[in-house]
Amino acid sequence: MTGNPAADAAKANVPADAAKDKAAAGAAIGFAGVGKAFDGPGGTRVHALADVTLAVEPGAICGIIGRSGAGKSTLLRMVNGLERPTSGTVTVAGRDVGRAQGAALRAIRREVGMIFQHFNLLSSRTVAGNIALPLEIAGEPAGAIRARTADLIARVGLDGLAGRYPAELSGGQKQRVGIARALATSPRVLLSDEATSALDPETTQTVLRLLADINRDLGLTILLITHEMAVVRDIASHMAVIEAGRIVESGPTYDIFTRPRHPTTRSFLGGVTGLTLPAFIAGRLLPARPDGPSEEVIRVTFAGTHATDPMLSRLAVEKGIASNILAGAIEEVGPHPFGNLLISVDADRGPEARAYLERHGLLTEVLGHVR
Ligand SMILES: Nc1ncnc2c1ncn2[C@@H]1O[C@H](COP(=O)(O)OP(=O)(O)OP(=O)(O)O)[C@@H](O)[C@H]1O
Repeated sequence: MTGNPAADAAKANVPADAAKDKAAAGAAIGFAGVGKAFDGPGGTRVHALADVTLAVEPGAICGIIGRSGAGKSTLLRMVNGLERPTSGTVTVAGRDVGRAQGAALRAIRREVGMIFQHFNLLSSRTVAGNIALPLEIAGEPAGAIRARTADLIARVGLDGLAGRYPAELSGGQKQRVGIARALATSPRVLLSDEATSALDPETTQTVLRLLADINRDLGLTILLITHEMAVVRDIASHMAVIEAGRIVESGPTYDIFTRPRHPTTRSFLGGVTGLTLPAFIAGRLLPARPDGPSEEVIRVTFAGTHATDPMLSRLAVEKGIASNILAGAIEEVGPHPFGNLLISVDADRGPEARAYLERHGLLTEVLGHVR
């Protein structure tokens, strides 16, 4: 993430059909109209992906989030040619992975490292031996392998552990070995397949920080798949939400967190941003204003510099409108603070309250009414 919203906005997109090829050109990873169907039981076809178009610009960290079976792994595995598209084109630095064969495919694969949920280390090899493996396969000379391996061990913070075996390492240390191994051939792209899903929250943070450092220091483009919005929030400059094989929403992470459009995105966000209505209100929520006295239930999103402003106090003081806070959270997406509050106000004053808040740069949305 550049910290510059305009630059960030330019980094990932889902363009209209006519712009697909243009968008993929210059991208570190490009998907243009990609579909993937597998043979299912009894001659059926399973459509794992349909018309996926996404451009991941060099240096971006793009998080793909979706539920189990949404197509995340299939999407990721296309980038290193482990799966080939049934339709459309997948490119790495402009080169068509889906149609590459032999030496051309091997050359692309050297530019794409991958890390895994369960690390996939060889138990019979030491830390150094695991990291050296891709270099041995590439036929590098022994001296160069030793030097490169030592550099990588330092880079991922495993000094002093070169001779340990995977069984003697913690989960976080194993993932550091996985990251070092993925970096061995100096790839331009790193694929992360749920790399922190098997780790505790604290270790997850240290591994995410390492990935962010690598992204910044090496300019590596990272495409990660996850089912946890917190991972996307903490590390991804851009994100795409995938459901039933289709990308339903994508863009800069901050924009999507502050203005989620698709119900699936909202439901993923519920767990991390205080977007979910407490059950005692949700059960009473009416879509239309009822007769008699009622309250309007409003979601207020505070973004950027407004995230820490005491706007509800000002609403009370300046407009004399009291609000009840039903739920809320202030969070950070990358370096940017933002908050979500669910409030209710007297329905007669709702439009005025919303207009006031909007005038002061906040986003509002009426979720319903309660008596
Ligand atoms: N080799 C295969 N043969 C047949 N169907 C497959 C194959 N690989 C994936 N699928 C199907 O494609 C769909 C997408 O699977 P995929 O593994 O990409 O989802 P996912 O989002 O990664 O799920 P999870 O989070 O559970 O790993 C699923 O319906 C799955 O059953």
